[in-house]
Amino acid sequence: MTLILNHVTKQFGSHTAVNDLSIEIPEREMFGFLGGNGAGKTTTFRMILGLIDKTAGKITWNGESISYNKSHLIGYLPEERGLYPKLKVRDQLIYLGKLRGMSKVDALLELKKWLERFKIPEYLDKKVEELSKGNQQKIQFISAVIHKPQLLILDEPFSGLDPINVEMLKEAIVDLKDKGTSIVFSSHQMSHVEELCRHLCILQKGRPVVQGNLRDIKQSFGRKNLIIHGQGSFESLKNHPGVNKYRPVAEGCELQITDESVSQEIFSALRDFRFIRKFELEEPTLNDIFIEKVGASYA
Ligand SMILES: Nc1ncnc2c1ncn2[C@@H]1O[C@H](COP(=O)(O)OP(=O)(O)OP(=O)(O)O)[C@@H](O)[C@H]1O
Repeated sequence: MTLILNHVTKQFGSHTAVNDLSIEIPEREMFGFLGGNGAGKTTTFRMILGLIDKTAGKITWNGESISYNKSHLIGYLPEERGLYPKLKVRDQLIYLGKLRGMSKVDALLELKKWLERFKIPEYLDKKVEELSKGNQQKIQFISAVIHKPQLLILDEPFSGLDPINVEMLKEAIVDLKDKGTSIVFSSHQMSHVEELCRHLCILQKGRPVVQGNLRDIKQSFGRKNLIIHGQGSFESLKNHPGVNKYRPVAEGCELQITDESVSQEIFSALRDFRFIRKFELEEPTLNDIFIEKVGASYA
């Protein structure tokens, strides 16, 4: 059940929103889709779902094209949330469940389970407009998963949620993945992708600039972060060969260095005359990689 995008392009008039994108999203995986504003993430999701036509390329799920008659296999949480404010949660979700082939009884049972899980069972007979934004978001999420889809596409699922609800939603998503759902999600929060995904793609102006396994991406990035906490000023390290970036912090400094050997030299330079509490070499964060690869286009 692999989702494959093969040389996919989308043009709106003369503007190319997605440009020759090829990705393979493995089965039962959580795949992170990243990119700055306007990079082409939502456009890609809409093409995967068949909501808009591709200009070129091919998209297959389990070897076949995705079409409306497969909507019971797919769940979608759109970026612009689309619930009917005047309808009660119960009526709305039963309606959506039935649209995807569920019986009324099954849809209600499933809805009640999710409301319990999200700790909002009292909202079953409330109108959507009576709910807070975060709780509306949870209802929208339930509408994407109520029919137990095999493929789940989540556009910015964590936006607008407080930290407790972010954790609650993360747990739910991980559970779905463990039960066999393939999940693709976009986020502007690198830490969420770092925590949840093994594979990812970063889009820039419709083109993939980074793609593959997160571990491999971090290793191949080369640069490392060096965290030093201790007494005194570390200002002189700014000009040390191999130091790309220097950032003072309350306890010391954080450096971005070109490779591991630089940390050895810095260690030797520091050990004779300073009290060092922490000296730690870290992999680059996804945030570092994103800023390096995508940031240049903002300059
Ligand atoms: N229906 C449309 N008509 C014309 N241009 C469009 C249309 N939809 C999207 N675009 C353009 O395509 C590009 C990609 O937009 P898209 O919404 O896919 O980006 P995104 O990565 O989801 O951005 P964001 O993170 O801001 O939500 C943008 O330049 C946008 O203006």
